[in-house]
Amino acid sequence: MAISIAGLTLGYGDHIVLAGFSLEVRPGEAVALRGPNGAGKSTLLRCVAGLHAPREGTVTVAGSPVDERAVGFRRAVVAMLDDVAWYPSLTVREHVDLVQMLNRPLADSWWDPPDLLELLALDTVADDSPARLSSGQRQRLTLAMAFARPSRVLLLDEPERHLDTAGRQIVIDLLRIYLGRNGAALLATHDPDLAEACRVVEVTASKRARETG
Ligand SMILES: Nc1ncnc2c1ncn2[C@@H]1O[C@H](COP(=O)(O)OP(=O)(O)OP(=O)(O)O)[C@@H](O)[C@H]1O
Repeated sequence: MAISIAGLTLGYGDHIVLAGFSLEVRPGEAVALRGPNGAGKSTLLRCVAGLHAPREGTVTVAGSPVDERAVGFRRAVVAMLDDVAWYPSLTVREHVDLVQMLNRPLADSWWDPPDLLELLALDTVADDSPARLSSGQRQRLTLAMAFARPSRVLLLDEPERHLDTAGRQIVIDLLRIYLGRNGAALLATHDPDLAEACRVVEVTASKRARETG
């Protein structure tokens, strides 16, 4: 199993956000967490990424307990959760190149940075600084960096943020290719088309989760 979550309870202070949540995600599968604002989707993703400690329950990712400090965990998992910090002296192209340089060796079939830049329509701004990009272009760059890194598990929090219709379709296309490479994805989304490309799990404000198929 790529992700196994069993009996998970999450909260902040005396506020319990999720209680007794369980979920399994297989390699080659994408699960979309869907639910209203404040239901706990981001908190759940942060927990699976090792950034939020559970009150109760277990989470294993790629066969090992979640440990953000472990090299094996960081190599297996790519998390696109919060806003990314940019290197002011590097161009768009250099950001994507850097991600790949730091994550060698790469499988032959993995994306090349120029292909990713073209797919995400960033080739025309490849020599610009991220500071000069629009918010949608910056989101595309964040996606390029997430997919440039070889991984077995992808965690995405609202990857559709700031994207136009074409950009949202590109997320679906990239995700399909990633699943075809036996990657697994867990994502939070408010985009119906993206959710349709995934198995949907409802995260309800009543603090219980229910699978809808
Ligand atoms: N750092 C924090 N400290 C305290 N409470 C928090 C914190 N982050 C989130 N919460 C609370 O936890 C609950 C779940 O928030 P979370 O961000 O996980 O929801 P979400 O489902 O991702 O919402 P959205 O669809 O708006 O992104 C909310 O009630 C929120 O107020």
